[in-house]
Amino acid sequence: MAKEKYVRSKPHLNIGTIGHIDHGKTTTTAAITKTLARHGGADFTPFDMIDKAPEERERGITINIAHVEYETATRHYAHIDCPGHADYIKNMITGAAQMDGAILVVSAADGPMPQTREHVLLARQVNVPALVVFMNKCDMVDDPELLDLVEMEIRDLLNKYEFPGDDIPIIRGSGLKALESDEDNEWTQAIMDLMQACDDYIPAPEREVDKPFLMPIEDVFTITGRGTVVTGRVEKGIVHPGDEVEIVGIKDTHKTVATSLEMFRKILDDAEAGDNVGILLRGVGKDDVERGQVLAKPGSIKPHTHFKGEVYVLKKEEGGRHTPFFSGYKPQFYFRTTDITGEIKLAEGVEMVMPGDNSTFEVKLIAPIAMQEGLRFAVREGGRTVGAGVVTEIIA
Ligand SMILES: Nc1nc2c(ncn2[C@@H]2O[C@H](COP(=O)(O)OP(=O)(O)OP(=O)(O)O)[C@@H](O)[C@H]2O)c(=O)[nH]1
Ligand SMILES: [Mg+2]
Repeated sequence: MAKEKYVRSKPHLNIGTIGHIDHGKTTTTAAITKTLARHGGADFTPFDMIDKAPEERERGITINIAHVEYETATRHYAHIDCPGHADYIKNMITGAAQMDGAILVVSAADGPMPQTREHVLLARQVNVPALVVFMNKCDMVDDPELLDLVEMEIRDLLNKYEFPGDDIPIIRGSGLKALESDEDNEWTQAIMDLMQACDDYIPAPEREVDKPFLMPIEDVFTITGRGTVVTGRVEKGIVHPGDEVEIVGIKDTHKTVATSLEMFRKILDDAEAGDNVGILLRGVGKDDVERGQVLAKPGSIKPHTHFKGEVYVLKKEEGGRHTPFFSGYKPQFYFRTTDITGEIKLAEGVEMVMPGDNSTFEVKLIAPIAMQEGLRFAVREGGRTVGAGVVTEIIA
């Protein structure tokens, strides 16, 4: 059967829910889809279809990032529900790196907690352009003064990490109450207000459609009888069916053709910066391509192993290291969608880097990554994020 075409009628934004474990990100996500379903712009996605892995259902926590989509009157949103648990921060970084804006969910009953802080810091580091706050679980707090106090704490935290804490909209509500509602009421109104705040406050991103096409590869699938499909979010440029593309990074650069493009199971005439798409590649086997590589316009980006980076090293309280590190330290570097081991060489005269420091140093990766100046990365060790940085100079 012929597939339906995706109609590009409204600006498309990637947003998502971030914040501390159990503060209600998944509940709020489900409540948004349920509320907007009544207002014409979504299919209701129940809670257990977002946290759908058996381990997630058993433990009652989010592990994998989940995508849902919905529309307001003016925009089309793809929404990523991030995990709050500290062990899954890597999944949170992958999610946040794709966001044009994020909804920070903070439980009014608890106030900002360690992963609230860590997620705000990471949102800053991976350049999430704008945050909107949903103060959740207001059904549990009767004292309005307490709500004001929590709101002040949130604004302080935002300011501390260089978000405009005094201007950011903070919407008070309850994801759970809205999710339990089948008709409009004060709780569903709070969800509508939250979406209005997203529409008004999260700027429509400047789409880098005029730049050469680039898409970080997130996943690889085989479709029997058709071939290999790679998925990801187009970071820059436009690709059309039939365009030549290169697979760059990790392995030798490999030229192929983007045979067809899909978004949300609909065929696209083109895919442009900001779109989450699947691309069918000509004559490429499932093992020829992997997560961590990029798909790019031929010749537009090169793989590199040696660079200089500016790095913020997380403090102990931010989940970082407890001790300094020295030249020769070999953590993992998380670029776009994957970890690569690299060795650090500190700048001349710098003996060590302490948790909480900003530092510029050289890195030599064990495998090449498609790279240009300005590319962001996380520094990781034993599955934990210990730093966040940006490539400032390519050496080789
Ligand atoms: N009373 C009340 N409970 C809520 C509200 N929102 C969520 N909860 C409850 O809080 C618990 C955690 O909710 P989740 O939505 O799973 O929280 P989360 O932030 O997605 O958690 P992780 O993804 O594991 O970080 C669940 O038991 C929810 O029912 C709310 O507005 N009010
Ligand atoms: Mg969750």
